[in-house]
Amino acid sequence: MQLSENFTWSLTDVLGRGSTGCVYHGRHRTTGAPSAIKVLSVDGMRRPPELQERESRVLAELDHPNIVRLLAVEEESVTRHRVVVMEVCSGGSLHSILNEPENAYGLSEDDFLQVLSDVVAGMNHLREKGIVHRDLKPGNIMRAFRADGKATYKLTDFDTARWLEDGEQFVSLCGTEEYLHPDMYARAVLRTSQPRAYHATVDLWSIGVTIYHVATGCLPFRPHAGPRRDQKLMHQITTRKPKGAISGVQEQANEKITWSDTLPSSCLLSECLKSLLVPILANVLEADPRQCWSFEQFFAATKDLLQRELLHVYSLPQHTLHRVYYRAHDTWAQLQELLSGLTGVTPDLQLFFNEGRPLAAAVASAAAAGGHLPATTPHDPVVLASAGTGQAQAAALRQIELHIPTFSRNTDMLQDVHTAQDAASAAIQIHRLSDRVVQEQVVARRAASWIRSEFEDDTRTALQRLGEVKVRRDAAVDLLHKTSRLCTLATRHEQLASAPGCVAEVEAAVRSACGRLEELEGRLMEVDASCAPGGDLSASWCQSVGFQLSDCSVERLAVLAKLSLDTLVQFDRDLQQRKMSAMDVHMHNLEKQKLEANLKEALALFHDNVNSLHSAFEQKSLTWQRELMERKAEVRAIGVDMDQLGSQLKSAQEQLSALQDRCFERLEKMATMAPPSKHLAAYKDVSREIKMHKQKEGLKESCEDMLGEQVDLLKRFSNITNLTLDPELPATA
Ligand SMILES: Nc1ncnc2c1ncn2[C@@H]1O[C@H](COP(=O)(O)OP(=O)(O)OP(=O)(O)O)[C@@H](O)[C@H]1O
Repeated sequence: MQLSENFTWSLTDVLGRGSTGCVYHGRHRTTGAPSAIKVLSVDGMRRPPELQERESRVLAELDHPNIVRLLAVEEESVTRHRVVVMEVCSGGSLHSILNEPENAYGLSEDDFLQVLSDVVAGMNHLREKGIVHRDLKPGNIMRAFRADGKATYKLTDFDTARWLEDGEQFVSLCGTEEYLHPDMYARAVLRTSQPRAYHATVDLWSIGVTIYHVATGCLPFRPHAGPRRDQKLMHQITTRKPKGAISGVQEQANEKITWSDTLPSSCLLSECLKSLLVPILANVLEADPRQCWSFEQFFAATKDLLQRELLHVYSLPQHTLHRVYYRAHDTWAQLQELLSGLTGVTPDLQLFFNEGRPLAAAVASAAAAGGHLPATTPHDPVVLASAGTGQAQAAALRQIELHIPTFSRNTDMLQDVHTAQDAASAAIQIHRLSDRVVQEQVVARRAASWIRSEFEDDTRTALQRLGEVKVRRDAAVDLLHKTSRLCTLATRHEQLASAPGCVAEVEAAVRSACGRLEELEGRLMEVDASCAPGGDLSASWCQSVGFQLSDCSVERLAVLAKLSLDTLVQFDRDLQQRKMSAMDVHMHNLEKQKLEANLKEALALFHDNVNSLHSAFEQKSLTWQRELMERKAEVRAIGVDMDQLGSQLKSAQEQLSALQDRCFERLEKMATMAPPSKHLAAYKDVSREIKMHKQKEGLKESCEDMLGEQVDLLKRFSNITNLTLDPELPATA
């Protein structure tokens, strides 16, 4: 047991080793509180005292949740060597986290954002204190756990940190070569002769490489032989990088470098986050200090990214779940543009659904302005459908970019550990992708039922409208019939010179409207039938196509991933063993064959089952969506036609009413003329009926004003205008 004034630690309880010392897990002697005790190695102690003390001097200046806290600087009781006591970060370094097989393709989006946010906050604090770290890398970012169990990342290892005034430069060389700014790399690694001064922004290069590494699980600049084996090429890659490129990889020995200005498809980050991250990376991975962003620009861009609101949106045409990061003050139109870029569905065609109901644009826009769109999760996203009826977009088949290891027949323990690591990473990634595909299909099924029920609502509304127009049609036909009788009656009076008007024209219009309405009704009934169970547009296919509950491929993939991890653990153990018996080696080789077989099975399951089932689902879904949207457009068009017919019929009714009025005027005139005594009683009747009709018309008009287009009332009303005139009334006086 080692002791200092207040702390105690065991030399066997190592948290980590570095080039200058070893860090042990310690405890406070009276409270028992855990701590990390950094004890300098012999090499560390050979450094000038000023350098040895630098870390604790820098740490003493800093006080931030994302920077490892200095607890004390004490002396070891026997050797009197200085020890630096810090808060302990029990979650290991980011370097060790990235080495875990599940993180071989980078961290998950939530973890990545946590790292980014914490590292940026820590760097910001350093900047405020005028400190440049000079050795930023995943190995110097530690994970601690808060009381609520959440991870916090903290910057550590301030051995090489120093104070730097704004604009000041330094000449000393420090840092870790893969993360080193190209200028420092040239001098520190390639030992180029001309001395140079460096600006504090070299930290930005290192943080750019670190962010890329955390996002993808690999370094951005990679000669085929590896960064440490081909240092000349490594330097060429970083200095010859085209503007905007964020990675340069030599895929094959002696071959050209493949530049990329995007993050690889294998990385676990969403497309939206990638699109926000790429410009940041492109601007900090810039060797020329005149082109590189300043700290302020970096902090502004990362702040903008980290402060965004998150909306989970499931794009049904793409069968993809998107994480959409929007600014709280973005307008709905801006959000729609953002979604258009991500999904290819232009704003005019975007249809949104939330919790089974259409997300009315007005509600959405009001909510977006206030920054409070509905709360969403990956399991409960807002659904985006496309109203487009054109050729559906190509199915977004899962691209699977994996590093599949080659299994050698030789027994090389170290090589086998690497192979097992790659195999386990690939198996985990296959399972993760498959699981995501299955989860997304669950959302797709739900989304399909939502858009179908909205379509049913549209159809129901159209049927209701049809009913209303039919009532109007019946009223118009009835009115036509009566008006035509009335006209016949009124024109029989020879003493009256002119006819009251021509009913034939209106009759033609009413008849044509009736024909058209019949046709629309037929079409609407056809659409309605297609929604019924068994119809073209029923969503029953959703349950029969794609994954079924009984399908256990994903569960099997989880088992295969777990078995691959077990093999890796076993191979790690084998590697630790100094000497293995022939039987041990035999078992090791059997395990390797099993690992190879497991990976083969996982790949076959993914391609032949998961992907093919999902492709079938996507294809069917795309065709169904297109048909549904075509029918939806048809229902909309029928609705417009019905509105037109409604107005046509209304205007016919008005014309007929006017005609009736004129007829009655004539009849009234006729009634005031001296009638022959034998028909006097009949004339009186006509006269009375005319009065009654006029009263009824007046009443009808005021009710129409009051009730507007209430067609059913109109119909009732038209019934009471049933004027009973004697058709046999004499034509002459
Ligand atoms: N506060 C801490 N809590 C837990 N582990 C720690 C802590 N600080 C350091 N470590 C572990 O100890 C290792 C070495 O620490 P540190 O990086 O400070 O040493 P170093 O000699 O300066 O390393 P380098 O070679 O990177 O310069 C770290 O990689 C980490 O795994």
